[in-house]
Amino acid sequence: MMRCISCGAEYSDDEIIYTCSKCGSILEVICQPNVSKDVFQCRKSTMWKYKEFMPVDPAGIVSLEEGGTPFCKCDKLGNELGIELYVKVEGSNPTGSFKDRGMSVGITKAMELGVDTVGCASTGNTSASLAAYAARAGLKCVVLLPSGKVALGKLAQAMFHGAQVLSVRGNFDQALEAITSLALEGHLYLLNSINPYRLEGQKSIGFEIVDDLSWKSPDRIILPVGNAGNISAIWKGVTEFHRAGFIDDLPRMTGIQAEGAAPIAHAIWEGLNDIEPVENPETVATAIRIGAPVSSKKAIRAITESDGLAETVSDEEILSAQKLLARTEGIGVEPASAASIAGLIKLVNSGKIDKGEQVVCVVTGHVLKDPNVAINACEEPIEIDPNIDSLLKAIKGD
Ligand SMILES: Cc1ncc(COP(=O)(O)O)c(C=O)c1O
Ligand SMILES: N[C@@H](CCOP(=O)(O)O)C(=O)O
Repeated sequence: MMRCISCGAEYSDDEIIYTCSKCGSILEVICQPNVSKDVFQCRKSTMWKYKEFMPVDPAGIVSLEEGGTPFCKCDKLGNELGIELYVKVEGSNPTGSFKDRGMSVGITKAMELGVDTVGCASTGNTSASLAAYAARAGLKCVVLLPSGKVALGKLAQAMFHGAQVLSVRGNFDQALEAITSLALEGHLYLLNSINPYRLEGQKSIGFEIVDDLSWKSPDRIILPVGNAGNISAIWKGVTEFHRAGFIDDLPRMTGIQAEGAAPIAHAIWEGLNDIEPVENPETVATAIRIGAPVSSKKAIRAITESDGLAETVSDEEILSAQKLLARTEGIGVEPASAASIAGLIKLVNSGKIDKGEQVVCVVTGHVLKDPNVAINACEEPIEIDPNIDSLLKAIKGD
């Protein structure tokens, strides 16, 4: 069953509906099975380990074995900041971002509903993931991308997996509005995160974090926020496990936005229940270049209910955190993902995060998603002749 998060109106699982037909607000899937956590033992480490909590028939799942991503303790960075730091590496998913978790459930639901075409608007990762999962399921896929603002790796993936890629003269928010109208007319099944089934897959990040910590909640989970689905999904995941009695405490949800695209951070700072959209969002972290996040209400609720925080970071802080994580801990992430590390550093330095806290930063996408940013951040390779003199001269720097 789906339920409106504002007026509580209920909708059946076989309806194709994205927002409440009574009040226009967004929907969530209700899913609270009565199982013991012992059932998860000895299962393969993918997100389907928690299949009882997924609102689709496990017999028909469309999967590329998403989830079960690395959970790296980062002592060098953690000690420097005076905290216990773990990084959840979502770039290790099949197409290199957390979206795969959502798409596995979303495409499985599409198959259950019997649709033949799926679609999305995307800043890149959603399209890469949808294209791959649609290919696996044999569905037609249409993706709308903001022209000139999608990182090369993501564009290559969407095209290579065979989606119909349309380049929109406009930003992500405008592209999403356009494809939503098409979906509402029944031309395709929309698989952006306004579709509540997408978030059911992504909530497994929350499941894995507490499982990784031997059934304990960390003090805090920090992640980048764009369209705001992921922070809402992770909060849904940890609260479901809390309600099931699997964990005693809940984490403080902490969302980080880029300075030029930060409607949720501003709403939190001003104590509002919803956002004032940003007309022309801008940031080097193109994945979170979003001015009107569709899940803003859920995200604000997650941050306030959990006594969490919102913070903004500049493009300079994002790029410097991206390099720091790559060079101190060996974890390569795309710029948007580094916003969580940049935000962590800013919040520790301003005293808003206490020394000694146990913090999990979710890094959402792989460094190779945006090769141009990575290459531009480095010196060009030195060209040498293939002999030892030339080699020695180069490595000794004379
Ligand atoms: C790499 C990456 N990080 C973070 C985000 C933000 O996630 P959300 O839109 O769920 O807030 C996105 C996409 O939105 C993304 O592609
Ligand atoms: N960063 C996202 C933006 C769309 O988010 P979604 O979660 O609503 O699909 C992307 O990769 O396109």
